[in-house]
Amino acid sequence: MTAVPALDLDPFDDAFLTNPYPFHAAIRDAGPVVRLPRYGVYASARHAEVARGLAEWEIFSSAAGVGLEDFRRAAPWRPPSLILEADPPLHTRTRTVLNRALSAKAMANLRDRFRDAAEAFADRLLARRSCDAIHEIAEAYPLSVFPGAVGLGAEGLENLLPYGAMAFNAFGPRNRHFEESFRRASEVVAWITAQCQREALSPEGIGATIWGAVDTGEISAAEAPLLVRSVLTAGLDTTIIGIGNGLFCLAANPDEWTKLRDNPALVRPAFDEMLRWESPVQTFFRTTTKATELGGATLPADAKILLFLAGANRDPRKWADPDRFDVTRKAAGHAAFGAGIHLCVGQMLARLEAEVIFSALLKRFQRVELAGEPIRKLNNTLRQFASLPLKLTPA
Ligand code: HEM
Ligand SMILES: O=C(O)c1ccc(-n2ccnc2)cc1
Repeated sequence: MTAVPALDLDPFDDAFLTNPYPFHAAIRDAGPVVRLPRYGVYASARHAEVARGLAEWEIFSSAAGVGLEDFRRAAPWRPPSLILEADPPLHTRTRTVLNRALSAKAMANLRDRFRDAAEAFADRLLARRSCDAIHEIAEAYPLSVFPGAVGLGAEGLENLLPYGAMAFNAFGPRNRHFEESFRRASEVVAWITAQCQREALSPEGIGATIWGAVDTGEISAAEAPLLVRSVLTAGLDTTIIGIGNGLFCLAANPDEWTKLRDNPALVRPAFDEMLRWESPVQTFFRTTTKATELGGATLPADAKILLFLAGANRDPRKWADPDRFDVTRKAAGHAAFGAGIHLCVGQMLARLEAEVIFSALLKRFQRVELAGEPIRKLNNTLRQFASLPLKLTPA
């Protein structure tokens, strides 16, 4: 058994969050598993070990939380997720319900509405020669379709992004990012909680499908709002960031934009390469349920291990020329959506939104380029831009 090297790194300080890649490389090079004494946790940034940590739920459990805090030692800031922070058998039951609510069939029913909205949206941009791609595309488009797909009303939607920022910061330590996003917590949480009730949701949509599982006896009336909460927590931030990061990938590599214009069938698989190269969700934790071996290292029971999904996505042991953004790369196997039983259940919705908005923009613009310095918005778990100035050249 090899000794586990200790690295004096803080994966949640601004230097790391601003440019994680050199730190991922240092962690990968130090070994398959390292210790981060600053937080008393283990960590891995190599694809093989991250993939095992994500998939082997009996050993690497989600039930003690998928953030830094261990739910068995410190009360979580909100009732634990019945899916993300659950192991089987509870997870099996709740996952069945969200699989149905977010299924390929459910997405097929949304496709025309999402595509028409994307086409109209891109038409309105045609007159523009520059824009802030985050506020005017990556945020505006998902906000125009997601709340309606879930069944939310029109009031108070401005609470959705702050709530997502809170939840994703809360997977990390109580640092400045955590504290700042919790400044308006009580009113944001109150609004979110109210939207999860059956009477707040339209009779059609993702929320209604979840509540329908109460009528069939699959979940209780107490569990349904928590599953709607899961969808509201993750359903907007993540797609906004996936689209925003994707636009950055393409604007920073204009030849790749041309490749997609020349071959529109590449758009859907190209989204995987965008997520691999600039992963919206950077990390998740697991907790060991027993002493176990990972990458030749021995981990004790009840240890938290930080899995660097974004580090795995640029591991040279898995990817040829990992730092190159290439829309023709076969990026399947990336960890941006996780792996195993917790593999992102919302990925079909994310893929639908990305496909239709990128397709609509690619048809109308022959070139999209950076028109100034992108500004990052730092978060303990998310990698995202606050603003992305773009120059648009119509086709
Ligand atoms: C580009 C967009 C997205 C990315 C990168 C992403 C990433 C992820 C990752 C990495 C996981 C695994 C978590 C773990 O293993 O602990 C996950 C799970 C999950 N995602 Fe997403 N996600 C995205 C979009 C969405 C959307 C749009 C929804 C809902 C509408 C959603 C709902 C969920 C849920 C409920 C889980 C938990 C699944 C389970 O534990 O079985 N995600 N996602
Ligand atoms: O159940 C929850 O609270 C919850 C569920 C899923 C996510 N998530 C992360 C990435 N895709 C989704 C975040 C929070």
